Amino acid sequence: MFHVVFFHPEIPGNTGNAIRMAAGSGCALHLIEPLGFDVDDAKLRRAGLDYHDRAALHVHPDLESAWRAIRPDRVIAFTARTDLSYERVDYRPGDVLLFGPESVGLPDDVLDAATLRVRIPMLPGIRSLNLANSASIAVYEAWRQQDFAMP
Ligand SMILES: C[S@@+](CC[C@H](N)C(=O)[O-])C[C@H]1O[C@@H](n2cnc3c(N)ncnc32)[C@H](O)[C@@H]1O
Repeated sequence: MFHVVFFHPEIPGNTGNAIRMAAGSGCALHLIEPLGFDVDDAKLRRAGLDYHDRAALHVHPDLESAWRAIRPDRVIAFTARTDLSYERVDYRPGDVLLFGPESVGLPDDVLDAATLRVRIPMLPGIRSLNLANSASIAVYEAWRQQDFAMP
C-alpha cells in the first residue's frame, strides 16, 4: 500500500477529491494538522461523495506522529522545486508520497528531511498544479508500476 500524506491541507474540496482517489486506488490518506477545515466539512464530504467509508483516512497531530504510525522506509516529497521527474522513481509499496499545503507548498525543513524530491512536469511559466490532481498523478504512477496490483 502507498501512503499519501497531505501536510497542512487548507481546501476541503481537495482533500475530498483525494478521499475519493484513495477509495479508488487503495492508498492510505494521511492528513497532518492543522487542517484548514473540519473533517466533517460539507465541501469535503461532497467532493468525496459516498466513498468516505471505503477510504483509509488518518489524521495526525504532527508529522512526527505520522512517521511513528507509518514507519516509512522512504518519504518522497512532491514539489516543483527540483529537477527530478516523478516517473523516474521506482516506487515501492510502503512509500510515503508527501504533498504540501495549497498556498505555500512544503517548507524547507520538511523538504530537507525527505528521502527524495520529485517534480511533475509543467509547461514554462506555470507555478504548480492542484494538490489533489498532483496526488492522483503520483498515486497512479506508483500503482501502475505495480501493474495495478489488487490488495
Ligand atoms: C498548489 S501546490 C502548492 C503551490 C505553492 N504555492 C508552491 O509554490 O509550492 C500544492 C502541492 O501540490 C504538489 N504539487 C503541485 N504541483 C506540483 C508539481 N508540478 N510537481 C510536484 N508537486 C506538485 C506539491 O506537493 C505542492 O506542495
